Amino acid sequence: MWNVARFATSSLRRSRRFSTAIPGPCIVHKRGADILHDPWFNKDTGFPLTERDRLGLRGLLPPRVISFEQQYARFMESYRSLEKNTQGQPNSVVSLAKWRILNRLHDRNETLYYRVLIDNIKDFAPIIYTPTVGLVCQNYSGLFRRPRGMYFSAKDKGEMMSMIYNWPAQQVDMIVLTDGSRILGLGDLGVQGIGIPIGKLDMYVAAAGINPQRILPVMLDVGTNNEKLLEDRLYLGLRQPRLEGEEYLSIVDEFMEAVFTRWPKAIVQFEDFQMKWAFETLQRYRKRFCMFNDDVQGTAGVALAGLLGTVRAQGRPLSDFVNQKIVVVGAGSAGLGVLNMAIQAVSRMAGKNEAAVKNQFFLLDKDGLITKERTNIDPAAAPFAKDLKDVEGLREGASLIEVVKKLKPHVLLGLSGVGGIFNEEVLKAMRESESTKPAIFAMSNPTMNAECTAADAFKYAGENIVFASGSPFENVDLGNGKVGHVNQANNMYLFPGIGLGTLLSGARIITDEMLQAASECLASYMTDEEIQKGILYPSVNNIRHITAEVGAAVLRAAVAEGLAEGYGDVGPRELRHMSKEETVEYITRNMWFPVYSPLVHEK
Ligand SMILES: NC(=O)c1ccc[n+]([C@@H]2O[C@H](COP(=O)([O-])OP(=O)(O)OC[C@H]3O[C@@H](n4cnc5c(N)ncnc54)[C@H](O)[C@@H]3O)[C@@H](O)[C@H]2O)c1
Ligand SMILES: O=C(O)C[C@H](O)C(=O)O
Ligand SMILES: [Mg+2]
Repeated sequence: MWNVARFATSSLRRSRRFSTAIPGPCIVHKRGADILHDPWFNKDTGFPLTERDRLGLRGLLPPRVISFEQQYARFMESYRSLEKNTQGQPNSVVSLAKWRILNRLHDRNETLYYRVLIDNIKDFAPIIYTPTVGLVCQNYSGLFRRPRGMYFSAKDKGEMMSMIYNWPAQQVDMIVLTDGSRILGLGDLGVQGIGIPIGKLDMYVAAAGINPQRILPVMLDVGTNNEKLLEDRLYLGLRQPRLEGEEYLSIVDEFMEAVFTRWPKAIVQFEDFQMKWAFETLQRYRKRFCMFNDDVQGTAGVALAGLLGTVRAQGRPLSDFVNQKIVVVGAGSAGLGVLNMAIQAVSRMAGKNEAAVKNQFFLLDKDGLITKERTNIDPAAAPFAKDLKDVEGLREGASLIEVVKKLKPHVLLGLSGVGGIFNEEVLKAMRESESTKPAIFAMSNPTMNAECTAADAFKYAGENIVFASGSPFENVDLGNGKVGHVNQANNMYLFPGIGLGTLLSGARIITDEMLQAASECLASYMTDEEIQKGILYPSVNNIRHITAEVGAAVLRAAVAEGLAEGYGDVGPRELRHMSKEETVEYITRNMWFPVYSPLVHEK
C-alpha cells in the first residue's frame, strides 16, 4: 500500500506543452473590443487573422500575430528581468513586484497566466499563495485595481438571491469563501482577505485543473474588528464592527441558499474563518450542502499524512503511530482539526474507541498546557484536556519548554500563528526526544508566523530531525554534502483533490470517509526511500499528479459510500465500474489545461 507507482508527470507535461493538436471550440457571447477586455477569452496578439475577422477584431490589434510560445517566452523574459532589477531590494518589495506582474497578466489573459503558473508552479506558488498572498491581503486596499470574485456584505441582506445572478458564468464548480476574520496567522483583515480565496482558487486551477471560468472567489464582508483598518480611509470594506451571533449566521445562511439555488452542484470551501465560526458553520452546513472547511479538514489530512510519514521515517511500522507522543501547539481551528483526525486514525488502528486513545496527544494554547483544571475552557478544546494525573510533573498551563522537557515528545507540531515560539531552548530540548528522528512541524503561515525557521530547527534540534513548515523554506545545507530536507506541510496538497474528486463524483456532501481517503492517499504517496531521506510530501512540481491521485481516492470513497451521483455524461454506474487506475485516468482527463481554443461567437 505504501509504494504507489509513480506517474510520468514530466512526459505528460511535455506532450501537452504547446501541443499541435487542435483544442475544442469555446463559445463566446461577445465580439470585438469586449473580447480583448475579457481575460477569459483574450489572446492579446495571439488571435489568428481568421479569428480576428470572425470576431470583429481586425484593426484592434497590431497586424503581426504572435504565437502562444512567443507570448510565454516574452512574459518569462520580463519576469526574469524584474527579478534581476529588484535584486538586493527588501523581500517584501521584490515579492510584491512579482505579484503585480503576475496579477497584471491574470487580469489580462488567463490562458497565458495559468500556463505560466502551471509550468513554473514551484517559483510562482510562493507569490500567488503563501507567503506573498499574506502581504497582498495586508496591502489589498492600496493594491486594488480591478475586482475579482464577488463581494457579499452585511448591507446586501435580502438581496443575495438576485445578486448571485450578477456573476457572468453560467456554471460554477468551485467556490472559496472567506469572511476575512483569520487570514493566515495575520488575524482579522476584513474585506482585504479576498486575496486568500483568489490564491486558493489559482491553486485549484493549477493543481486540479478546474476550469477558471468555473471558479468563484467570494468575500462575505460582515465588518471587521481590526481598528487599524476601520480607521484607514482607503479601506475598501464595511467600516463597522463584525456582525455576531444570529445576525452573522443569517448572512452566511442567505449566501449558501443563494449559491446552491443557482448552482446546485457547486462545492463551497470555507477558508480562514475564525475558530468559532469555522466549527459552527461546518456543523451547520456539512450535511445540507457540498462544503468543507479547509483549515479544519484539509489541514488535518495533510498533517496526519505527515505524522504517519514520521513513523515510517523512524523505520517503524505504521502501527507504532499509537505510541508516538505528539505535542500540538495551538488549539484553534487547525490544531483541533488535526487532533480530531489523528485520534480517529489511532482509534481505527488500535481498534479502540476514541476516548481510549487520547493519551499520546498533548495540547497547548496561549495559556500553556490544557488540562481539566482549566477554567473557561473552550468547549471545542475540552475533549483534549489532560487529566493532571496523566501528566505527572506537569501543571495546568505548563509552558511549552516545560512540556517538551518533561515529555520528550516524538513530534512537536505548531499551528499557533505565533512566529518563533519554537525558540532555541525549545528546539534544543527536542534533542532529548524519545524518537530516533524527532519531527518538528512549524505549520503556521505566512513565513514570519512560522513557529521556527528551517535553519534554526536543524541547527538547534539536530540534523536527524524531520522538518516541515506551512510556508516554503529552502532546504538547509548541513555541510559535508548533507542536506536538511524541508517539507511543505500545507493543505494545498489536499484541498484541490478533495474539491476535484467530489466534483467528479457528483456527491452532494463531503464525508469523513472521503477526507480520510484523501489523507491516506497522500500518506502512501511517498516511497520508503524518500521517507528515509526525510521527504514526507511530494514536490510542489508534482502537484497535478498528487491531486489526480487524491481526487481519485476521494471519488472512490464517495462511490463506496453510495454517494456518487456522477458528473456530466458519466453516471454512477460507470463510476462504480472504474478500477483505481481508470479513476485516476478519468480524473486526469477532466483536468482543464490552458491552451488557446478557437473562439466561436454565439449571440
Ligand atoms: N500549514 C497549513 O496548511 C495550515 C493550515 C491551516 C492553518 N495554518 C496556520 O495555523 C495558524 C493557526 O490557525 P488557526 O485557524 O488554528 O487559528 P486560531 O486563531 O483558530 O488558533 C490559534 C491558536 O493558537 C493559540 N496560541 C496563540 N498564541 C500561542 C502561544 N504563544 N503558544 C501556544 N499557543 C498559542 C491560540 O490560543 C489558539 O488556540 C495560522 O497561522 C494559519 O496560517 C496552517
Ligand atoms: O493558506 C495556506 O497557505 C494554508 C492555510 O489554509 C492557512 O490558513 O494558513
Ligand atoms: Mg487557510
